[in-house]
Amino acid sequence: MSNRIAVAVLGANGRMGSEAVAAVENAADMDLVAALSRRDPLEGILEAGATHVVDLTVPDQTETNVRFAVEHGLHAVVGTTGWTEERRTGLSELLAQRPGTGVLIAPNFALGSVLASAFAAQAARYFESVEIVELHHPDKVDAPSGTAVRTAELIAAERAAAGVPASPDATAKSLDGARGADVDGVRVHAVRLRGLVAHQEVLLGGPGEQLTLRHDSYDRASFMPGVLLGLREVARRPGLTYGLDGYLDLGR
Ligand SMILES: NC(=O)C1=CN([C@@H]2O[C@H](COP(=O)(O)OP(=O)(O)OC[C@H]3O[C@@H](n4cnc5c(N)ncnc54)[C@H](OP(=O)(O)O)[C@@H]3O)[C@@H](O)[C@H]2O)C=CC1
Ligand SMILES: O=C(O)C1=N[C@H](C(=O)O)C[C@H](O)C1
Repeated sequence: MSNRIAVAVLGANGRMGSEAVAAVENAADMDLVAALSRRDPLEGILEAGATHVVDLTVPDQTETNVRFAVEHGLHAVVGTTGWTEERRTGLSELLAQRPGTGVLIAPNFALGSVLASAFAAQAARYFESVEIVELHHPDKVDAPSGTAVRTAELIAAERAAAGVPASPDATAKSLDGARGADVDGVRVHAVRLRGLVAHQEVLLGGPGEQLTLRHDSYDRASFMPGVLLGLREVARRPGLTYGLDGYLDLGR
């Protein structure tokens, strides 16, 4: 039996999908067996003999794609946003019926971003205030970013575990949206600007001081080592892993 990884990329003509196609083609241990656009039926994955699927499509389609892969015993590495807790729970239930199958949902594949989110969660228990500013290219369809949502979830969990109260905020009157979105009690602000790729700042404030943790993806090449790591690991990690940090030893 071959140890090579037979990969189908969904969303293959997109900004991320086209990078992933090239990364898989250049990986010595992988074969790109299918590259699907929105017009291609999902059965093409099976006909091509894929063992692994990479989903880089849109929030409205990703759940259908990933459930199709799991139902057919294929491992999936997912970068697409839109994986709410409800969707993840449904997917975990499906995976329980397919004990050998693994899925990685990675809100961000860039190592620096994963580390920045982990550091921010660690730091957030020591600061009175925390807010997130995410900045992206204006062709992005969702706001706030999946990365910002994940970062806010990690921060909120750490603060809750440490008994840190909500960030102070005396706002009594504001225009809609002026204070950003509330994600698990953390304010998240989304900027869309031509020229940007994917960037995030976590602002942590205490009396007389501020700590800013910033990560910048200047190029989508930054995401490809994480995609390839996911493809190499996912079959060894059955069930659902949410966040690439689940595959890294972050010493926590
Ligand atoms: N986890 C991570 O590190 C990263 C995640 N992302 C996320 O990845 C996703 C894709 O981003 P990006 O590449 O910039 O987006 P693009 O819009 O460039 O690409 C999306 C692709 O999805 C396809 N698509 C659209 N609608 C459907 C549909 N109904 N069924 C099947 N395919 C469809 C399109 O196919 P077609 O070409 O045929 O129209 C398109 O190629 C987003 O959710 C984004 O947030 C982005 C960067 C990094
Ligand atoms: O759409 C993008 O570009 C990105 N999407 C992901 C997100 O929503 O977090 C990852 C990265 O920020 C780029």
